[in-house]
Amino acid sequence: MEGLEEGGAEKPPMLVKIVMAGESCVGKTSIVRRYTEPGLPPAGIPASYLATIGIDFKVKPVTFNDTRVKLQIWDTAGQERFHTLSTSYFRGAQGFVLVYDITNLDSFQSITGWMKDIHEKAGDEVDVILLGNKCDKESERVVPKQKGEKLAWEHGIPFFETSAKDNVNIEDAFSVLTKEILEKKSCVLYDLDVVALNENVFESVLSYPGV
Ligand SMILES: Nc1nc2c(ncn2[C@@H]2O[C@H](COP(=O)(O)OP(=O)(O)OP(=O)(O)O)[C@@H](O)[C@H]2O)c(=O)[nH]1
Repeated sequence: MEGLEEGGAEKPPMLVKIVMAGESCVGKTSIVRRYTEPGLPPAGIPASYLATIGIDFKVKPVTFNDTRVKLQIWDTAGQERFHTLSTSYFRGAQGFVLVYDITNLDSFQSITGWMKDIHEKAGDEVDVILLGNKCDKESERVVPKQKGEKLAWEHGIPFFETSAKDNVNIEDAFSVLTKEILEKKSCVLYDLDVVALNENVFESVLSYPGV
């Protein structure tokens, strides 16, 4: 039966680490909340802005072609003063959701720098998607959709315009990213809840002569 290992034990879910990246106030936290809190009303994304301090993560269980996957989504702080801390979480990630705000030109112009950070810290093999968020604010748009598409094309990555507020393209964006990661599968781990640290082994390593 699909999902069962030989002997009848159910396979543990795959564990996938995804990191949100992009300038402050582009909507990273709101996108994560929209995706991981089903049924969140439009008012669930507060109009007032509360900056992420440090780092946070949410877990979202999904199933793709009968494969159970646990998405661990790390929400980083976009403020410059947290840059070193935020980028230190890039290591070991399999996927990145790179976000700009279609009403903020600076946030779009910073995308190339974020791409550099991602590849420096996480390698060239990671999957990235580019999101132009706040597409509900059409009257305040300063970044044309074609510019986002062109930038994504230059980097060879998928692109969506999204609205965390109106729940536009959020589910699709994460689906595309997860699918791309699972297709590679090379560095996806199984989520084994128990990490057995045998104290005796640990002690004998510590007391090994010369160590
Ligand atoms: N209109 C609109 N507002 C949004 C949308 N997404 C987020 N916002 C608003 O933008 C502001 C910033 O959103 P956050 O999700 O906190 O942004 P962030 O990128 O996590 O910011 P940092 O934590 O500083 O990195 C908040 O006031 C949100 O309500 C959207 O899709 N549409």
